[in-house]
Amino acid sequence: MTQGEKITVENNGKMNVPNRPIIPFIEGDGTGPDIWAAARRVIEAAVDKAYNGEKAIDWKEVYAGQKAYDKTGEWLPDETLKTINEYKIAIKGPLTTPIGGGIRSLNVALRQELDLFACLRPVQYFTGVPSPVKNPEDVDMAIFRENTEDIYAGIEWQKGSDEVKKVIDFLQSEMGVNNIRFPETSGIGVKPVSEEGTKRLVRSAINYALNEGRKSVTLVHKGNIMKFTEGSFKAWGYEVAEQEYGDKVFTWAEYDRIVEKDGKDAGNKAQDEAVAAGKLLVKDAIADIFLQQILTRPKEFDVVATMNLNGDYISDALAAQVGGIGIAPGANINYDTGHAIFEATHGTAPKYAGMDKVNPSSVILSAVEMLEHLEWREAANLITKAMDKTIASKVVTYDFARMMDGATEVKTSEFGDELIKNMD
Ligand SMILES: NC(=O)C1=CN([C@@H]2O[C@H](COP(=O)(O)OP(=O)(O)OC[C@H]3O[C@@H](n4cnc5c(N)ncnc54)[C@H](OP(=O)(O)O)[C@@H]3O)[C@@H](O)[C@H]2O)C=CC1
Ligand SMILES: O=C(O)CCC(=O)C(=O)O
Ligand SMILES: [Mg+2]
Repeated sequence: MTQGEKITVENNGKMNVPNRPIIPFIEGDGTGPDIWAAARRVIEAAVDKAYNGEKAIDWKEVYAGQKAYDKTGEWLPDETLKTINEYKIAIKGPLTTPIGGGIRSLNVALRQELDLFACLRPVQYFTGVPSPVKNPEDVDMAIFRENTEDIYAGIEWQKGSDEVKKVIDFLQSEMGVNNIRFPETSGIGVKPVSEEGTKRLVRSAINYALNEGRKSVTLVHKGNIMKFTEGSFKAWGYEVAEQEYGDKVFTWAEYDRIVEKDGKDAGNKAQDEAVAAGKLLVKDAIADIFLQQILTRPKEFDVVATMNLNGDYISDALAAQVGGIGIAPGANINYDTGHAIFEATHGTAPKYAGMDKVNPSSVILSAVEMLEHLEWREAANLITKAMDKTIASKVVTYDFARMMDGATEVKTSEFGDELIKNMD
């Protein structure tokens, strides 16, 4: 077989994928090495089988997290960022972030440094997966989470620090702020949400919805309370929908204008006609009621576009509905440059590290997203079908086994073996 080669992206966005692309990977902390070892074997088997050995991935390990620190004294070496930037597509295991102090999230840093502005987390039900809800098959959503701003920008100052005193003094003396309840003992965080950041995220969500034949995009926000961040997210979301997609979409902003002018019946009629004509419905929901309605009326939601923190909460909540965080894939994508890092939604699950125990499905399904992104659909389909077959045979890891009658519990590595056996 030939030497590995770089994936390239042309100016028009077209991706050129050689038969042996070099793909950097980060093994990850905690359970990362366990799930990555299984995932790597499954991906290699699927690619080999799908293309009779004519295609293969040339893996290139790059370091981040504890392994990077042990080798280089840095948590996220420049070399890692440079390599992913150069090779365009990467896949990673989870990385640990300490709570309340210590280094800031390396996962977030990778997204910000490489400007991977959209975190796409599809949430789908696999038949047979144990779920806490009655009709898990009603959940079929794709979350687009803004990945570079919001409270995750990490602009915050600790209680008692000189910096926080300066910020509080500035807010009180120059900005007329008089409602910091306990100024002497407050930490302060800043939440930047921009028009550019919102519009590129919502644009990606609408493009995805139109390409995939989805019915709606819901903008999820807490704009009643945070008016100029989350409220503006909603306004900019509707703006980009109406200004750039014209009559391909019908928005609730349009609905509101019709209702104001001609009454509710006219608004409902316009929406019904738009939906019947196959237009994409762009609507919105306030985050708290949204979290209730995805449980009570999941069929009403399809593509979801939201800010960083909301997207984090919504990802784990929706994952629970289709069987849990063990089967929740994701991708961090810059749709303008083609750069992407694929990773599971879950974290390092440290209590299970090194036990060959946890479910590798999230990272394996993230790899399915990666293979689809490369347009290696045959290999992606082999994995998805093997996943269906393996779950149907009730051979599963501990997380599913504890909720499933008659299951055979297997280790992480054995679940990988089973997937490979079931590829046909
Ligand atoms: N993108 C990333 O790299 C992410 C990193 N993190 C980081 O991970 C660390 C741990 O975070 P934590 O909040 O405990 O969240 P985790 O997602 O790591 O784990 C929480 C629980 O989820 C379940 N779980 C997680 N992964 C799996 C899996 N592969 N298979 C089956 N069950 C799984 C386990 O549940 P149970 O105990 O019920 O068996 C586990 O105890 C933190 O440092 C956090 O910052 C967190 C999220 C994302
Ligand atoms: O970076 C982290 O440690 C947590 C990130 C996270 O929870 C997520 O991206 O879903
Ligand atoms: Mg999370």
